[in-house]
Amino acid sequence: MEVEVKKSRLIAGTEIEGVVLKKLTEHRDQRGSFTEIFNHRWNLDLDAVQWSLVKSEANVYRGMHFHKRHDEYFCLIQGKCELGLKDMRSDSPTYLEWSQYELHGEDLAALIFPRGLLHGWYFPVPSVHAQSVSESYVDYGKDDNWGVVWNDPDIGVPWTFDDPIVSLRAGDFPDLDSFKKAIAPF
Ligand SMILES: Cc1cn([C@H]2C[C@H](O)[C@@H](COP(=O)(O)OP(=O)(O)O[C@H]3O[C@@H](C)C(=O)[C@@H](O)[C@H]3O)O2)c(=O)[nH]c1=O
Repeated sequence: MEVEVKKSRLIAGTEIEGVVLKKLTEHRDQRGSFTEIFNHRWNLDLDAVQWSLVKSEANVYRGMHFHKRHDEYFCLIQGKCELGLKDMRSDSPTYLEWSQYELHGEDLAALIFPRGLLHGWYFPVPSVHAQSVSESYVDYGKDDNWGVVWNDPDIGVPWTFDDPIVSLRAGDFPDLDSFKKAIAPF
């Protein structure tokens, strides 16, 4: 029988320039545990201005989304997540490379990534995550909230699922090629 390795890690693709997977330290005792999920002393490249808590049902996919202006932080608190990134910054050494991470609530970690990356996350089981951004939704939501259909093969991420629950908006997202034309020059 195959035993699942519950380690939060990069499982496929390339380490994209500017992305940090920060392993967190869970201090356990007889009461439970205590974990710092963000500390300014870690010198992360994130000027956080909004924090959000998100609960997802099993088989939910959120994304893929893209923002020109803000950096982002993602921390799975409970459950399991498959997270994909694709570098759309034409001046980046990892332009058009993709990466795929597996995150587990049992191995707490935060993923911090810069603006200019397509990103999406899938939850095979009911999950909870925290996310943060460097520009408030009220400021980016209307004009810097782009999307791409999650299963365009040109994205490259070898997702392990095929029929996720997505939002109504994500159901109408364009393919990668149309999206590239829409954001050009970038
Ligand atoms: C993102 C966001 C949504 N909302 C509201 C709007 C809506 O009623 C509800 C759900 O919003 P969405 O469908 O956009 O949620 P979701 O699809 O989970 O959006 C998120 O997806 C991932 C991939 C990201 O990149 C995040 O930055 C965020 O855009 O929550 C806020 O109030 N504040 C926020 O910051």
